[in-house]
Order: sequence, then C-alpha cells, then structure tokens
Amino acid sequence: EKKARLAQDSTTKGLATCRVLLAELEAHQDAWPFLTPVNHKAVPGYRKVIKKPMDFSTIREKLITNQYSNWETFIVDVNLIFENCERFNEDDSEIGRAGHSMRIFFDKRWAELLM
Ligand SMILES: Cc1nnc(-c2cnn(C)c2N)n1CCCn1ccnc1
Repeated sequence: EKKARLAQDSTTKGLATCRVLLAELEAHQDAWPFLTPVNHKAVPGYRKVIKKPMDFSTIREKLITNQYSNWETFIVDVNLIFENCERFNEDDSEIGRAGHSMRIFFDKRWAELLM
C-alpha cells in the first residue's frame, strides 16, 4: 500500500515538474520552430522523412489529457522534437541552431529538476 502511494506521489510530482519544464521550453527565445506542429503540407518531404512529428503544443495537450504515465515518457517526446530537427535541418541553419540551443537548455534543466 505505502509503496504504491509513494510511486503515485513520485509520478504526480514528476508530471507537475514536467509542466514547469514545458512552460520554460515554450518561453525560451529559441523555441519558435517547435511551438506548433510542422505544417507538412507546406514543407516538402517532411511527412516522408519524419515518421513521428512532435512539437511543444502536442506535448502540452498530452500532458493535459494525462497521456504521459511518468516523466520518462514526457522526456521521450521532448527528445523526439530535437531528433526530428537534427534529421531534417542542417546544423548550420537557423532552425538547426535553434534545435541545438533548445536541447542544451533542456538537458541542463531536466537534470536539475528531475534527477
Ligand atoms: C521544427 C521544424 N523543422 N523543420 C522545419 C521547417 C519548416 N519549414 N522548413 C523549410 C523547415 N526546415 N520546422 C518548422 C519551423 C516552423 N517555423 C518556421 C518558421 N516559423 C516557424
């Protein structure tokens, strides 16, 4: 009973921390490419190349509708944003640089908040 309650608490606390972390990501000055889903109709090749699109608004919706079982599943989706960005964009491009900057910020912050 106690163990189950502890696990539940840690999940609730973990997911509350994810909301804080997501708000910081969305507020970051380099977040602009990742705020909403890539418009694959306007971006030739995106739908073919990127099998699992992800963006901050989709993550927010999933958080609000309880689709993350714990903070690990949240981290997987955030990292998907950065992996997609690196796959589709040159490192030496506006969006590529924004992706690297956001990944560095995220790696630091989740370690501080969740580890
Ligand atoms: C995220 C992301 N990764 N690639 C793109 C993108 C969109 N168009 N092109 C030519 C890309 N390489 N995006 C979305 C960037 C969304 N955006 C662009 C300008 N303001 C927002």
